Amino acid sequence: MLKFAANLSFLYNDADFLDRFSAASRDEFHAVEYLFPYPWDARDIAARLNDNGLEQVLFNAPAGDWDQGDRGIACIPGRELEFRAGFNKALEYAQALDCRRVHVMAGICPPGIDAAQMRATYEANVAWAAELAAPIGREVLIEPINHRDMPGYFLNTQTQAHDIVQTVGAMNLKVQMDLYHCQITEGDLSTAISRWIATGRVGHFQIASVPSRNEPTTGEINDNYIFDLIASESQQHGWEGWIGCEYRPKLGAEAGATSRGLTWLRTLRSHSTYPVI
Ligand SMILES: O=C(O)C(=O)[C@@H](O)CO
Ligand SMILES: [Mg+2]
Repeated sequence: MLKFAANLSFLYNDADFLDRFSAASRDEFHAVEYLFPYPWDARDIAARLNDNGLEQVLFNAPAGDWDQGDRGIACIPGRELEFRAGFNKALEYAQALDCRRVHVMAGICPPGIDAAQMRATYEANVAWAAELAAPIGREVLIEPINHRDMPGYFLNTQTQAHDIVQTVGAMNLKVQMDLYHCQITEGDLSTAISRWIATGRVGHFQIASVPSRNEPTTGEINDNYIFDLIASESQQHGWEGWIGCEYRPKLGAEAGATSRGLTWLRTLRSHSTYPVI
């Protein structure tokens, strides 16, 4: 079985954020994810989820000052208190939205700080976060991101992420495997999917075409082959997570662009030999 979630930071950009929930539901999505819920009251988001029969499956913890160039702060020495305050806020939203997964962004390497110090800071922060999240049934996710989109981002490869997950050793710390970033940085997607899903430490997938980050099946990846592979590997390893549709519709913010671009999903739903929601 494959379960797709609509990423409301990327999709339905022709609508206001709170109106994207009903748009996703009309396209028969059962779940949503997005980057940051914090500009909105959690009760208003919860109402939209509830009204539209949607599950919230993922969002990001506060990532520092985005406009000033922060892309997370978990690896940055000296910002631990800010990291903790942000993660506490994320957990409040996770509880209110009944969301199991919170993505913690690592951050951009600041000049003059050595890699070992950043790694130690990152591991200490995610270990602290995972310990806080465990008793309330939440998972902490970390995501390798490619350097073309985020130059200098601390976490780049699946191996690095899984190594950190192993070192920290918390059962609720997992990797968010974004196949768009993975293809750009590492390639060899099929081997990577089979290798990492078998570890039981992939918490979530995300997809987009490469190189343009548009709808699946519009770029260099053979997405239908990849979907079949994820379906068979998940069945074999008992993986039950979601696949986030984190792409920019090719038609941009023009009215109805997201829905019209969902041909790939409608075709998959009607033609696959396994259930797709
Ligand atoms: O950019 C991505 O890829 C993400 O998944 C975001 O959560 C991080 O910006
Ligand atoms: Mg992603």
